[in-house]
Amino acid sequence: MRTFVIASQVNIIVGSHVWVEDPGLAWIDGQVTRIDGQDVHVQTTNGKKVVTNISKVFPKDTEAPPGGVDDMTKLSYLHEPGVLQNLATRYELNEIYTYTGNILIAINPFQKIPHLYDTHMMEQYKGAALGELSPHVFAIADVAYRAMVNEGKSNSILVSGESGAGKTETTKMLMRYLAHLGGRSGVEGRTVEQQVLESNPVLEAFGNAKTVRNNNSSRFGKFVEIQFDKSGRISGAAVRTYLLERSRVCQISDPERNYHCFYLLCAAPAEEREKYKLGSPESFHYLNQSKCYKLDGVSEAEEYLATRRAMDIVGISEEEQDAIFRVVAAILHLGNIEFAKGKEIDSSVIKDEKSRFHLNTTAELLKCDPKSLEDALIKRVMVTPEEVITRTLDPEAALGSRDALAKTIYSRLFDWIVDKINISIGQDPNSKAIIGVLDIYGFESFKQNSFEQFCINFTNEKLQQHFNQHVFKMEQEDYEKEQINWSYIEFC
Ligand SMILES: Nc1ncnc2c1ncn2[C@@H]1O[C@H](COP(=O)(O)OP(=O)(O)OP(=O)(O)O)[C@@H](O)[C@H]1O
Repeated sequence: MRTFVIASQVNIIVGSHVWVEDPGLAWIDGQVTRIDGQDVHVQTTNGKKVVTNISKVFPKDTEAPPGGVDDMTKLSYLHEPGVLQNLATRYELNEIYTYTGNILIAINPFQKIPHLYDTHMMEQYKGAALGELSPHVFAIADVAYRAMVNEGKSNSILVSGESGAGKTETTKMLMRYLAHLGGRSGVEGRTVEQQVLESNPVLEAFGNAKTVRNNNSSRFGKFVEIQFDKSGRISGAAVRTYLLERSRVCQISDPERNYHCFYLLCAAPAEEREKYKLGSPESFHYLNQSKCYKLDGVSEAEEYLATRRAMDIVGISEEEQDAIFRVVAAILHLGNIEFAKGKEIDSSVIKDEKSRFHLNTTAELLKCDPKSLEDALIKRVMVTPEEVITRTLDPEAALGSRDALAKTIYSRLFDWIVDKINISIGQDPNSKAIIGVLDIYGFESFKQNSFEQFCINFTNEKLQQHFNQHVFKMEQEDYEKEQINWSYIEFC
């Protein structure tokens, strides 16, 4: 049975323990000292006197357990300060997970808690009913897995939260647990689950970047579909990705970075850097728009080798890896091509010898004709039903087509890598059921937001709607069907 507890109307009187809003701390507790009509006077525990409207004063549960409750539905008052207080209390005790019914709330610990995710822990959660043990991401994966095995039902786990909240880390833990449950022992070669887990470092190298909030922010959405056979063993998997942030390839602002792969390649062993004619990241326009080149505690040179190893594991051949990095290097060189005004009006030429070098290198790496590449950058071809018109571009427009080309090449490279991973992991056309894990980029709002940011935020809002639909609206429909007396909540 599902229960819902709502903040019941409680009389606020002189002496009541309450929560009031605080500009610095969000909420602060205190005691009511006086009530003048709608105005409530509160003496806060941090020594302030606050006068506020009665509608902004919330009762505090003075009998709440000191360590908080592991399921928010056990709270006496389910209002914002009550929920936050409970999460904060638990967080102080390193309890980063809390349930709200069958939803799991995870608070980012920003530190490694290895014992929380070891094999011993996985074994404990195996087959345990939800709520029997402490809240944990493994428990959620276990429920999904049991439902699939017992009822043959496919399930999806939705991981949402704002940027830096810990979605990607949570997704990895979910997958690791599912691999633990459905993995095969004694299978020769690389198993599906190993390949799915190993595809993470590859996807992260090409689809993650440092942002203001997160040193390893996913700049794409991801839906991992793990397929199972009739005995509950993993039989295949597919990774579907959505809307890679393309603008980052050409434009970054301090203290953010471009996609990790560019910096990794600039730290590759000397002979590889020579092969791709690469220098330090500072020498490339697509990287030097921000002064941030390094990440704390990360060795780019080691990460480069780790990415190569991960590529081996997911089945990307040596030759293909070379092709991938040739394209990455080509994009860096492409970004260094500059244009000057040409003789004719609204036309441009390659600016100088340096730009000519980068043009030739780009062409060499992409294995295309340098003259064709040059034409593609400084001219625009328009095809009309009657004729084909070629028009020259001024330097500004040429820069625009250079950047557009870089973005297109990069996003196609990313899609190609994802396809490659999927082919290599292999899908099971006869799979009995799947468990999907959705990890999308989090909500973010800057002073200036691009169209891509709009799409990201729109996706988050749509998911929030989906969540509301399932958690509240459908619940209310049940209440109505069962004719339970219930005050309706309106959603916009
Ligand atoms: N359970 C956890 N244990 C330890 N560290 C964590 C955990 N969850 C998150 N972190 C830390 O927080 C950082 C950000 O988390 P993560 O990349 O998962 O965020 P995200 O919600 O996916 O963000 P974005 O939407 O920007 O991709 C991680 O790099 C890691 O250092």
